[in-house]
Amino acid sequence: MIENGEQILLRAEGREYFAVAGDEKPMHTDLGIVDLKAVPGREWGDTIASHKGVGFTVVRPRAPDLFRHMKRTGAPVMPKDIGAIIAYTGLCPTDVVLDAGTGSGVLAAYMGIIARKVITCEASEQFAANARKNMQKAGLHNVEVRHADILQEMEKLQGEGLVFDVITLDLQDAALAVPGARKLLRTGGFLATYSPFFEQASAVRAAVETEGFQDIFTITVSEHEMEYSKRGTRPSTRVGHTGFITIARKF
Ligand SMILES: C[S@@+](CC[C@H](N)C(=O)[O-])C[C@H]1O[C@@H](n2cnc3c(N)ncnc32)[C@H](O)[C@@H]1O
Repeated sequence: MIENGEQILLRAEGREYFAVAGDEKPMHTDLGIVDLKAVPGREWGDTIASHKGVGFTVVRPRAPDLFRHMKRTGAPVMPKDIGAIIAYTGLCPTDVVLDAGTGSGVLAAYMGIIARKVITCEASEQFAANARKNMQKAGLHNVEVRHADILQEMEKLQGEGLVFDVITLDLQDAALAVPGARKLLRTGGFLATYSPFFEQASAVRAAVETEGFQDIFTITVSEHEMEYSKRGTRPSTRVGHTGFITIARKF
């Protein structure tokens, strides 16, 4: 049953809208006005009619919905790379995660859906505020967005005696944060970095080796969507490079 205050995704005629069940304000769409107060108490998958009689299917938002609907402030980590980070770090529901930079918070949100707690740091106040709104929209109360430079924040976190199971870094100077990551990781914990360029990935490689991390590997993940057309079927010819992921483990 859908509870009052839960995040919902409404879909009708190829369009979709994020909303909150029980919101006093009705949702205005070009397919009609939807009374959100009528949603609590209904079942997931039920259809609710707008005042024009268009039926909206109500579903629980999932991570790919967040990827499409979160307000972007920059390039997010793509789902194929997020998948690799989750798989190779073994992210799980007991984990406490440190992430930087937050950007729009896409990676942080995917991890927040799985992990117990995510602290994510963003140097730009404006981007941090946007990411906070995105987490609110996603209903992710376990993702704490801090407006902070990760290098300074890492020192503070050490002072607070915090330890993390997984640390993810997606920022230009990720290599500089590697020594701090080593101090904050639990033994057996994983560091995952995402670098769009060879040079950044090489700097990270050198840093994780210097810091004594083990089980180090760097990958790029290729994804080729099939294109179906009258002429034939083939992998998409769009160039697919996103970034290099380096995984390293603390022992
Ligand atoms: C590519 S974006 C991150 C995208 C994010 N991982 C996502 O999936 O939405 C990189 C972000 O790192 C932030 N950043 C750069 N240096 C930083 C630092 N020292 N501490 C915290 N954030 C930093 C930038 O402001 C930028 O928003």
